[in-house]
Amino acid sequence: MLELDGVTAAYDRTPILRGVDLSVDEGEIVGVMGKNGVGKTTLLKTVMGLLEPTEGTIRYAGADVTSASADERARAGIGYIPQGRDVFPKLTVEQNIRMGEKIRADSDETLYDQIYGYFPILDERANQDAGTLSGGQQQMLAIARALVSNPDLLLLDEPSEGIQPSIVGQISEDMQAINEDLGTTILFVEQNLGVIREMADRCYAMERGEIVDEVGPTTLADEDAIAEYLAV
Ligand SMILES: Nc1ncnc2c1ncn2[C@@H]1O[C@H](COP(=O)(O)OP(=O)(O)OP(=O)(O)O)[C@@H](O)[C@H]1O
Repeated sequence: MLELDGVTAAYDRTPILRGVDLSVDEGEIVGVMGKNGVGKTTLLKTVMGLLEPTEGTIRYAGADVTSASADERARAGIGYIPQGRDVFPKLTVEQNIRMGEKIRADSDETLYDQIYGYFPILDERANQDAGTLSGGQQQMLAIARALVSNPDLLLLDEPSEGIQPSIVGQISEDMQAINEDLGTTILFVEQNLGVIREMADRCYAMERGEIVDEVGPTTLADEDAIAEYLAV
């Protein structure tokens, strides 16, 4: 479904991604783990089309999208949940969610029912300003806003950041249920060991803008092995 081949990207002239090869199959949940500043956010921005690669190609759903705009990629079914969530604090929960439906025409009310099924708190607080929600609830809101555009591939940037541990586990479970029920393919980046192990079917390890390893289920089950990748 998604394939990056030798992708290099830079801010001004500072190279950040260095020849990234990565692929995600339809229906998978794939993680990219790495410490602060290795380029995880830059990777997702490049996949979304917010940063154009200086080298390499990005293929999505059988087409070369390397030069496609972020809008075009969104319409083609890529959803993006940025780090820090970016909800509109002065808009209500419902207004925030409705923002997402403008992207693709095929969202319908059944989808809303499903989304509120995952996150009933958002239904309860539909008329409350988003800025009054907790960090975990804002993360749920950002996920819900992305889901109403009915994405085929969801890009998720550090879902655990700034969220209390009890909610982190719940969000991991919700993402797995969404993947299973709605068939949404997920590519996420994280440095939280628990989230990586719980959510990912498969994982890439990133260091200084490069993919240095690919980790399958057996290694994912080994907490010490995964911790090594994230050790300071
Ligand atoms: N807009 C920007 N302009 C210039 N440099 C940037 C910009 N955004 C990020 N960088 C730099 O690019 C590098 C990679 O940053 P990136 O945010 O992709 O890493 P990350 O792995 O997501 O880290 P974190 O976990 O802290 O979000 C860092 O050195 C960062 O300082």
